[in-house]
Amino acid sequence: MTKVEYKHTEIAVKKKLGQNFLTDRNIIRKIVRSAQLDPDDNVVEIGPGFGALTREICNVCQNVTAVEKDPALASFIRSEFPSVNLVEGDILKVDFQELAANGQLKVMGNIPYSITSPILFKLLENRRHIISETLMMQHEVALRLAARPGTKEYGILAVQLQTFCDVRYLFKVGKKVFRPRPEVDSAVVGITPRSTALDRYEHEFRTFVRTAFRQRRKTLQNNLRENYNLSGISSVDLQRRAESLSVDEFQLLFTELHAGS
Ligand SMILES: C[S@@+](CC[C@H](N)C(=O)[O-])C[C@H]1O[C@@H](n2cnc3c(N)ncnc32)[C@H](O)[C@@H]1O
Repeated sequence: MTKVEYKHTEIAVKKKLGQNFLTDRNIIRKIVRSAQLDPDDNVVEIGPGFGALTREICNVCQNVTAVEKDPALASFIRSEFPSVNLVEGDILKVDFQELAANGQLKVMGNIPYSITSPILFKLLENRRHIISETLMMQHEVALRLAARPGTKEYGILAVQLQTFCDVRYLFKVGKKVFRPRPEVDSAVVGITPRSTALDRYEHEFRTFVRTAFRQRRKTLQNNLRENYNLSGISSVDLQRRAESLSVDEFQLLFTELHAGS
């Protein structure tokens, strides 16, 4: 069992909570700088751990909420950062509307890698409460999020996220700056929600994208025909594969299918 000790608190590292703690002050500062925080911002940090990012965030902002699931770390944050509003619990169960009662949020975090997708979709569903997200995640997932059409990384995650948000791959972070060291590299991603004509159809659109990619090597026609009426579709050539369509083309095709249904 790996133990990590910091400022008279020792914890047994819980792998299933994705506990890899940042140790490099320059990287920590770079992450917080990239969130472009202003003193009046309402910041929510996911998984503060021993407060590596929290400390730098608190140097800029006063309104900071941190959500930590590990009781030992929650108690550490409570005593080390009394000004932080500490929510002890699961980020996936947090009520973002409540957190945003005093204004929209800037969300930050070196997030637990095993629940990256659930966190991204929770944030997507709550995007009306969010100004921006600055998240560190597994490098490979960051590439998939920001991927462009025709690349091997481009798929469901890229189309679903990029339709409702601007997604920017910011920089890579190597394994060496964590304790304990993770098995994979990481990267920081900037996500800015924006409003689109599809906002009301988010759920249907996400289902449509999953269906279009159901079998990657098959044409759109083959993947979609069971669930959608494809007669008369003209916005996109249905002999193409989903992986070749831009995010805009996905939106056009969805809108045409939706109008005809
Ligand atoms: C990768 S560590 C980052 C810790 C710290 N922010 C750092 O950069 O050193 C992830 C943190 O998220 C916490 N965590 C894991 N699952 C969580 C969940 N569902 N809700 C809230 N926090 C969680 C872990 O206990 C851990 O503190």
